[in-house]
Amino acid sequence: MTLPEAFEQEMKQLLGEEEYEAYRKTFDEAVHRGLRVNNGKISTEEFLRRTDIPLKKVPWIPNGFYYDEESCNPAKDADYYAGLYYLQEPSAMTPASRLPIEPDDRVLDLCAAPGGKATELGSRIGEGGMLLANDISNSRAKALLRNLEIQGVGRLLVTSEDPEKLVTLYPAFFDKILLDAPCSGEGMFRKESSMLRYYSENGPEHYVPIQKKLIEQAYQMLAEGGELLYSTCTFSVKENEEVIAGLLDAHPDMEVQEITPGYEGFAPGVSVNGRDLSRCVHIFPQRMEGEGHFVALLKKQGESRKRQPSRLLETTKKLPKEAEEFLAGVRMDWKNGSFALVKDQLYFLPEGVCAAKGLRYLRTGLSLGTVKKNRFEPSQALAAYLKKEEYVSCLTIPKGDDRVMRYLKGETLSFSEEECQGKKGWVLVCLDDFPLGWGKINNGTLKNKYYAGWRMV
Ligand SMILES: C[S@@+](CC[C@H](N)C(=O)[O-])C[C@H]1O[C@@H](n2cnc3c(N)ncnc32)[C@H](O)[C@@H]1O
Repeated sequence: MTLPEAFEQEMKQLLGEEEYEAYRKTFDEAVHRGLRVNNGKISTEEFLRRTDIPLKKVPWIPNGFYYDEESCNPAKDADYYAGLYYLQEPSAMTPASRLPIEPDDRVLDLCAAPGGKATELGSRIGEGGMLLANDISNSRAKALLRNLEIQGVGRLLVTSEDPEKLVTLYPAFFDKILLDAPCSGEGMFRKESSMLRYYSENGPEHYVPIQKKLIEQAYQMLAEGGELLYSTCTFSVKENEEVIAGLLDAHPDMEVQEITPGYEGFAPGVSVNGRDLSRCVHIFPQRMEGEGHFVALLKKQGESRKRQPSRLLETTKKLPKEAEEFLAGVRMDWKNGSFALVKDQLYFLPEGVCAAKGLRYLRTGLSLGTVKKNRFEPSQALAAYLKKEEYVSCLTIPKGDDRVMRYLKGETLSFSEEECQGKKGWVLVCLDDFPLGWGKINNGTLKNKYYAGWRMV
């Protein structure tokens, strides 16, 4: 593979001739495919006990594993549909894993689509916290939403906004921000050679002004005492250390933090204009088994204090009567939050999820379902969010039973009397202990309500 000359020159300068040769040799090796266990739904240990996918540990990511794409296809495994894991290139697991999250943190993922990092952040949002996942591209934000909902993230807002708008509504608001910036993608060259074509059109020079603007916007939204993690999947010093140095020059109240826990393969960032940036981390494929990333963690000085957006979305404590009966069967504390009805879509905003008024939302909280004339249809997102014991009526299909795949394909299924135990009406269909979606059971026949847009093809 021929690499762009300017890129080669910059890499030789960054690595030295000898290490550059080692980097170049990695193009003859297989790319690294990764799977990250969703600890929001299952512990890593329990997942390892139930899966038959051959896995090897990613040494610097507690819930990260390599798989061999020649011997298995994890995207076709029912556990994937149950949201038990996310498929992600191993070095891309690093940013979210190194952003520390406290139980009531308000977390922003500013450039979040398709959600590789947001899904991990979402799995760690505690009671009292919230995740706002944004992407400027509406089509990409839809993929982001789907991934977050499959993984069962509920304390959630999803927007598709220009960050400028978010800055006006959420100044100094977030305790933690992930800025996984758009970049020239040099770390993707091994994995996707098509990146080389984009690179020749839009190299580092194209991205630097965008990154500088985004990091300034992220700074404006970061609360005092808050932490900002900047990452890219590129090696360029211009797009990485120089962006960080620019932020530090403009804002003396920001300081670079150590990335913890460290890892022997992490390469320290280089100095820029005499500024030591060795706490930043480069991931290079010749040093560790990952495609390539850059990570910098920054902290804003000052005492943390919680602010409210000046205008909040209107919500109500009162449920539409059509939804009352169904939601009475859901074991959730509905008093600890409020409801938003957007057209016919009903959402639950748990206490602590602050939805500012005036944004282009794809989700305002946990989607509960559709309020129809005299009836209520629960959402797929609610099924994915719930734990099995949180709904009164469940039908369990064990892993390996052919009805699992048939359910995921949208087929009508039959269940024995013993399996049904007199159940009638709405049931939460579970793969062992893990909800997959809804169905309506009557006389042993399950009308499949698995969301058509998520079906297995
Ligand atoms: C590197 S990708 C993000 C990948 C994502 N964090 C993940 O882990 O799946 C960068 C994203 O930034 C978005 N983007 C580009 N310019 C943006 C802007 N000005 N504001 C917000 N998002 C932007 C792109 O649409 C793209 O989805």
